[in-house]
Amino acid sequence: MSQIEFYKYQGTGNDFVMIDNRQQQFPKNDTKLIAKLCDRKFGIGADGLILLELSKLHDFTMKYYNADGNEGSMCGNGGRCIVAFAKQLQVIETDTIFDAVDGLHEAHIKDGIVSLKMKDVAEVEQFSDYMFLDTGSPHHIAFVDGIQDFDVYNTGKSIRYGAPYFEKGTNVNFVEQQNENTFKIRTYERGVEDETLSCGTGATAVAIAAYHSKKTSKNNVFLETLGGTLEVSFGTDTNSYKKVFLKGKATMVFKGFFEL
Ligand SMILES: N[C@H](CCC[C@H](N)C(=O)O)C(=O)O
Repeated sequence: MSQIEFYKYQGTGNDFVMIDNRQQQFPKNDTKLIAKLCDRKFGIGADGLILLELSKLHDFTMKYYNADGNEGSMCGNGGRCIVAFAKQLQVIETDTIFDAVDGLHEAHIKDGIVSLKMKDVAEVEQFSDYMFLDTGSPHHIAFVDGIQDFDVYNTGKSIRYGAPYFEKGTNVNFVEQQNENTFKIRTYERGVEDETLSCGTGATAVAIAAYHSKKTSKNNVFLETLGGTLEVSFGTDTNSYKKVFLKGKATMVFKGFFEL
């Protein structure tokens, strides 16, 4: 038996088990173990598990697994949390460039607030009743009325498994505009298969979708999630969205050990 040290982090209530895996001691192909560690009754409890690993060219590599134990696409809140974790481990100071599943990310951390550069977005699909774009993870976006009482779980789940996504799935965001550049957002997350308190790539997608569909003319947008507020800013000088930044608090909650 060996003991593995973990940290628990949260970013606007999207919570993660975080492990320093620079020595490659964690059995990352063990899907069942990852799912169990993320289980809220039989494990530590989290929306996902993140490994900090060595990178040949950059400060570190982020490996992200959804709560179901499978490797996920990019996680924006997890990306913000791993920057805070890397600072705590003294892998970085205030500025970093790291590798993730969707490419390189730059980030800056100050007073527990992380600003994370997201990948460029070249394509935003606009349909009559929804929008779709990829900000590192796929996002379906629907603007709704009365978001507080909206059935995010059941509606989100049927969209996630329905056409045109089917097995591969998508994350599903429901959005209601509050004022010129503030939007309330609730997200059903693929891989967690439930509503989470916040989704960083989802917040990023909603900000760009709102601008793209002319619901706002501002290129800095505030997203009110169930777990707190995120800010997204982006450049708007071409058809694609570049210099996209996701900003918000990332916090360590506790530290512990589990037995392998
Ligand atoms: N919570 C994450 C999204 C994870 C994406 C995952 N649910 C997937 O589609 O693989 C975020 O903050 O961006």
